[in-house]
Amino acid sequence: MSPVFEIQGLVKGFNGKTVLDIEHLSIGSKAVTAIIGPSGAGKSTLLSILNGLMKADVGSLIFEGQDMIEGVKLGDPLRRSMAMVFQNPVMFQGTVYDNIAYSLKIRKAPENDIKEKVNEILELIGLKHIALQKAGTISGGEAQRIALARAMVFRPKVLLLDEPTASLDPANVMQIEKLIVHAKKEFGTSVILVTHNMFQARRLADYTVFMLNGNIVESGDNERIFTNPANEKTKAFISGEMVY
Ligand SMILES: Nc1ncnc2c1ncn2[C@@H]1O[C@H](COP(=O)(O)OP(=O)(O)OP(=O)(O)O)[C@@H](O)[C@H]1O
Repeated sequence: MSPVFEIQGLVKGFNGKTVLDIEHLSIGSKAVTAIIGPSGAGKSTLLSILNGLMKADVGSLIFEGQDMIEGVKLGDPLRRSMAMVFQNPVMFQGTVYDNIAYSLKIRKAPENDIKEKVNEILELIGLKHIALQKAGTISGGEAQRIALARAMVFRPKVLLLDEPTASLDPANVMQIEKLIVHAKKEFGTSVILVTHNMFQARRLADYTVFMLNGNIVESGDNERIFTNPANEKTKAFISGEMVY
């Protein structure tokens, strides 16, 4: 696997308490990587560091040959090539169409390109019929799909998803999963998915990373992690037997 991210000796603490301590981690390019682990394991903190939203205390994080820990600013093209979707996405003002078009507008895409790509993705998420509805009036499931569409429409190199289907009904979950597969297959996006849903991780991921107490316990090929984990703790966690 050729890595999209390469992490070495990465440590992050809050108020003197270490919450992330990763010796080494490679994340596969143009693949879906699931990050699993109990609450508080450090999964969201890791996503925020990958995205450059948060800075690690020490360590290196190589993305596209550049160290992201040192000196990658907000408007940097490297950060602009990534997108992140949170559990409860915020809709911007304007219509559903405006919300999705926003990502392309700030990247100065030509108007006809914006139209074509937004309409294509609206079709894909099954929300073409509400394109002109005010984004503030839509349901939670629709908002989550729109947030993912907004993140995907500019064909990011990296898509970071923090529990994108938590609290959604099965039909919406299916739609979101379809989009994730589309991003990987059609856009060649590297997707990093934090999920508490083991079935989802198993269905979608090519690679899985199991985190516990800020450490990587085990990572590797999805099939192997789920059928033949090397570590007892991984086994206990994925089978629901871990007490923590
Ligand atoms: N801004 C912050 N200030 C202080 N502590 C924080 C901060 N952000 C995270 N933490 C702590 O870091 C640890 C890891 O949190 P994180 O949100 O990364 O875990 P997680 O694995 O994503 O959990 P969950 O599955 O519940 O979302 C937790 O103990 C949390 O309380």
